[in-house]
Amino acid sequence: MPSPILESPTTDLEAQEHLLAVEAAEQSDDNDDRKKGGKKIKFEIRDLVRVSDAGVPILNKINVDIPKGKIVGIIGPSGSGKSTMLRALNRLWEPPSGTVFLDGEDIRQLDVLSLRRKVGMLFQLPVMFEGTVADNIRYGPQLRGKKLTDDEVQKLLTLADMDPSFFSRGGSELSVGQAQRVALARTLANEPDVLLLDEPTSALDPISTQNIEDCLEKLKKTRGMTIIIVSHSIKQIQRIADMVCLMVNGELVEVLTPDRLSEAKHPMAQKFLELSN
Ligand SMILES: Nc1ncnc2c1ncn2[C@@H]1O[C@H](COP(=O)(O)OP(=O)(O)OP(=O)(O)O)[C@@H](O)[C@H]1O
Repeated sequence: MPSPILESPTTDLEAQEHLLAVEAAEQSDDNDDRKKGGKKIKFEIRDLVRVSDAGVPILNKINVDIPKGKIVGIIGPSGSGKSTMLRALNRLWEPPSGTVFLDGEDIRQLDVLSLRRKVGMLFQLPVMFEGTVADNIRYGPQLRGKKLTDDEVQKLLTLADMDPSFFSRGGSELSVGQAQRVALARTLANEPDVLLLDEPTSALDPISTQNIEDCLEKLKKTRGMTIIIVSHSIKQIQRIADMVCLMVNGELVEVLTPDRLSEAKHPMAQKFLELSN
């Protein structure tokens, strides 16, 4: 019988439960960091390809280095492959061997549970598990036999920009914006090195959006976290990203800094940027 952990989750709820089913793993060793031009590289993506079961190309030879401790935005028209690329990075689908390296190691060689603890993920719509906010935050560590203290839970809430008084509130009583921050605290409870975010603020009002953006910047600055965010909002990417990957039709057509987005050369990319502004 195949291991349940390697089956592809089909819904965001399954995926979120999947990602939280983690084991204790070694913290990454700074000495293992890849360096290029003096910059530390977290992920190396090499000729990453995905073809659908019907033979339609979804990703076409993606090549990019994701720097450590930076916020990287992925933007592009609908259906261009942004989520597919993101989901390869913690094996929500299995990229071919030799195409995705984390700290220099092929992620196909890593234990999938350890990988998903190191590379946490937040989805567009948060799903709260049964119980209180504290139960939700304790969920991941508890699976590895670790019970977070009340103090640790409250610190995680604060880190996610939530008032610690939410501790005992029912998960189902939260607004979407509050639930998204609890989902973030729940992901952070696993002490990831990398955060993957798939349109995490598209269902949120501007204030909740700002709370999440502030929190991401804080995680980058205080913890050196590597953050990769798919967003439809070019303005959001310009506010928070250090580097922007622009995708069109399954191809990574430009890698730019946010202030140079207008220099994109691909005609479809130019049209997308023009219409999005
Ligand atoms: N498992 C799959 N099987 C077949 N086709 C798929 C699969 N996953 C994605 N696709 C197709 O691959 C293309 C890219 O999808 P993806 O969700 O990565 O795009 P996206 O850029 O994130 O889009 P959006 O901005 O609308 O979320 C789409 O045409 C989609 O229908």
